Amino acid sequence: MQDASPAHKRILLKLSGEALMGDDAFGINRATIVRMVEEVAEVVRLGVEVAVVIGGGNIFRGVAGGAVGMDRATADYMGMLATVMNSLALADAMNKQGLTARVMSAIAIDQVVEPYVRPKALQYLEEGKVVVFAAGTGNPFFTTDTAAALRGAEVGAELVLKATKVDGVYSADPKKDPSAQRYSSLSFDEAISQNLGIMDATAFALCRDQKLPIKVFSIFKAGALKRVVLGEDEGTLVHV
Ligand SMILES: Nc1ncnc2c1ncn2[C@@H]1O[C@H](COP(=O)(O)OP(=O)(O)OP(=O)(O)O)[C@@H](O)[C@H]1O
Ligand SMILES: O=c1ccn([C@@H]2O[C@H](COP(=O)(O)O)[C@@H](O)[C@H]2O)c(=O)[nH]1
Repeated sequence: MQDASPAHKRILLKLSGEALMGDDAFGINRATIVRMVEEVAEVVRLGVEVAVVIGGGNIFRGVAGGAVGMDRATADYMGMLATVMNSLALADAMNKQGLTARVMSAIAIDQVVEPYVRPKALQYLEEGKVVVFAAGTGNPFFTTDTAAALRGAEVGAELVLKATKVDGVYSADPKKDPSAQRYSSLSFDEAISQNLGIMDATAFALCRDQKLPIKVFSIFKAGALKRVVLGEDEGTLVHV
């Protein structure tokens, strides 16, 4: 039997930083990052061009407890640096697994990673390299979900895949409201007007304006990423 073919040529994968902790209380769990990379490698082998944005919630968030009393912009820069650490760990794990990964940072740390230059990122993607976009948008007061929407639009991704701790978008946060119902699909306007906290409104609005659909699915479900890439019924589609 012939292998199924991917439904998308180029994707932007947003990986949850918080999920990187696995069962640990903080930081990067080795087995978890290796498993995530195995899933990514499967879709790269299908011939899909993969750009990645990873969050920083396993280390630091500008709006979290550790930042109480701090200047917000300073705390946000710390959060962006946390995403650089995750990006380096992710690219390292990818390279060990036989992929070729490049990290590009939205803030200048030239001794550590190369800066984000759009034409270079496009070249890497065309060459089949995985590009990991670090440091979010490079601006405080934003999130890596917005960075995923932004970079996804910039590199011409056909879909933003939000791989997170829940298996889709619910009518309310399923971790707080057990009666919440999962949507198989919903529009950007519905997600924004109902203030659904799975992603911030800036990310939803940018994707809506650029007509860039989002799939939300569980990072913990084995094979879910490949199923999404193959266009199978998995997670929640947010569309125009
Ligand atoms: N309507 C909703 N549907 C689904 N999940 C929701 C909803 N509202 C809030 N959530 C919560 O949003 C969380 C995912 O978003 P969040 O941005 O916190 O995580 P992430 O993107 O996975 O992590 P990170 O910021 O570290 O990358 C889920 O774990 C879920 O508890
Ligand atoms: O464009 C951005 C992206 C991120 N930040 C800061 O980083 C942390 C971690 O990102 P998450 O999306 O929450 O995982 C975030 O809380 C912000 O403090 C940013 O300032 N700008």
